[in-house]
Amino acid sequence: MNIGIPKEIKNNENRVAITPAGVTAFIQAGHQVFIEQGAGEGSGFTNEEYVQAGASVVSTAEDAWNQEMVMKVKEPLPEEYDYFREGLILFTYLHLAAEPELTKALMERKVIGIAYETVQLSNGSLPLLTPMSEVAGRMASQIGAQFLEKLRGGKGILLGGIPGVRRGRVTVIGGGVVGTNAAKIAMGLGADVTIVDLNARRLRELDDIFGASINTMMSNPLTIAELLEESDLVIGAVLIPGAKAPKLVTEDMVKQMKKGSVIVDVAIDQGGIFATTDRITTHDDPTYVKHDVLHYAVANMPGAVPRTSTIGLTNVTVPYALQLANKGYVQACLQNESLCKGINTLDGSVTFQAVAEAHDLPYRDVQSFLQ
Ligand SMILES: NC(=O)C1=CN([C@@H]2O[C@H](COP(=O)(O)OP(=O)(O)OC[C@H]3O[C@@H](n4cnc5c(N)ncnc54)[C@H](O)[C@@H]3O)[C@@H](O)[C@H]2O)C=CC1
Ligand SMILES: CC(=O)C(=O)O
Repeated sequence: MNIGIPKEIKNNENRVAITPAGVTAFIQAGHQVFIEQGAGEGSGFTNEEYVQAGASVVSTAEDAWNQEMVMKVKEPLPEEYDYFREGLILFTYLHLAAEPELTKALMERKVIGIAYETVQLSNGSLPLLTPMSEVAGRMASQIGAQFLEKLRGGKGILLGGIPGVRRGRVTVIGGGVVGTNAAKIAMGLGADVTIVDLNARRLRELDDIFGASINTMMSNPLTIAELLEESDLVIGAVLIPGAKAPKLVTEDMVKQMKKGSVIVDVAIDQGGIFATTDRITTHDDPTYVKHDVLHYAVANMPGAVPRTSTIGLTNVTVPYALQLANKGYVQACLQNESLCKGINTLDGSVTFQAVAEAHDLPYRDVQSFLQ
């Protein structure tokens, strides 16, 4: 199969969908890789390294998009929709529940849209989301700590405090991969950390992992409102796989937060969990202030640490992409139920229920196409 790798065009998105090591794996399996020139630069991989690994470096995005399967990192932007065509296999993050226009474009052009974030193992985990959630979770606390500094617009709190001065308070809403990693770093900085989750079993696991170093609370509106009033930094880390994020924090709750507090809504890629994170920000201009609270809502946080993120991402995506290339998407998905769950659009239909519900579109079971 011919695989195309376009350069990412989202603001400050420096990741790339393949490393030279990944290219070698495809070449050894008898495939060809066409990578847009400069696509790896932001992650520290040169055109020469890709050529040495066996890839062909192509000069335009169109040449990369013109292949049978396109691997990307971020969801395509409107200027990329013109490359869509019937039968194209697109393997990337899609976040369609928060992307009505992209959903429509994939349906209209009958693209086989396979979303990294909905590939799901039988234990419910999301293997192609996990490494980026690890990155974004760790970054969320670092970023929150920075924006709490007075010069960055925050209330002037050092998260770890000092002897004789109270530590900063961090509330993490959602105790999955992002939440756990955010808590680890916040705890390491010396903050007073509370994780809120709806799943009692997950709260027990977190208690086993962190012991008395953190607090765990069951998620409900009253608890969230009480915690927010006292929090310096609040991190949004909830996910219902494939679905639009639930708005768990109301505008009134944000109004009760103290001036200069910071919100980092990592779940913004699925629409965000704060009523006040009604827009996505970029690495160039990452924050805005609403009700005197700083909001950070960047949907491609790992793009800021591209070397770590590209290697972490491709470690997990390439084995699945190889299955698609070796067997074709029909056989690969019939033989691998986890991969099958990644198919969000096929032959003009939405084949992921939560995406269909988010946009009030008809849903078709993917199996009805494959068998
Ligand atoms: N902005 C960015 O650059 C990035 C964003 N993300 C996003 O971060 C979000 C979280 O991802 P993960 O941690 O990997 O998901 P996860 O599935 O590991 O964790 C989600 C957690 O939310 C909990 N949850 C569900 N409903 C809840 C509720 N009502 N109250 C409290 N907790 C609730 C679940 O029990 C689960 O523990 C996703 O939207 C993901 O796409 C991930 C990486 C990068
Ligand atoms: C998960 C995601 O959207 C990202 O890593 O950018």
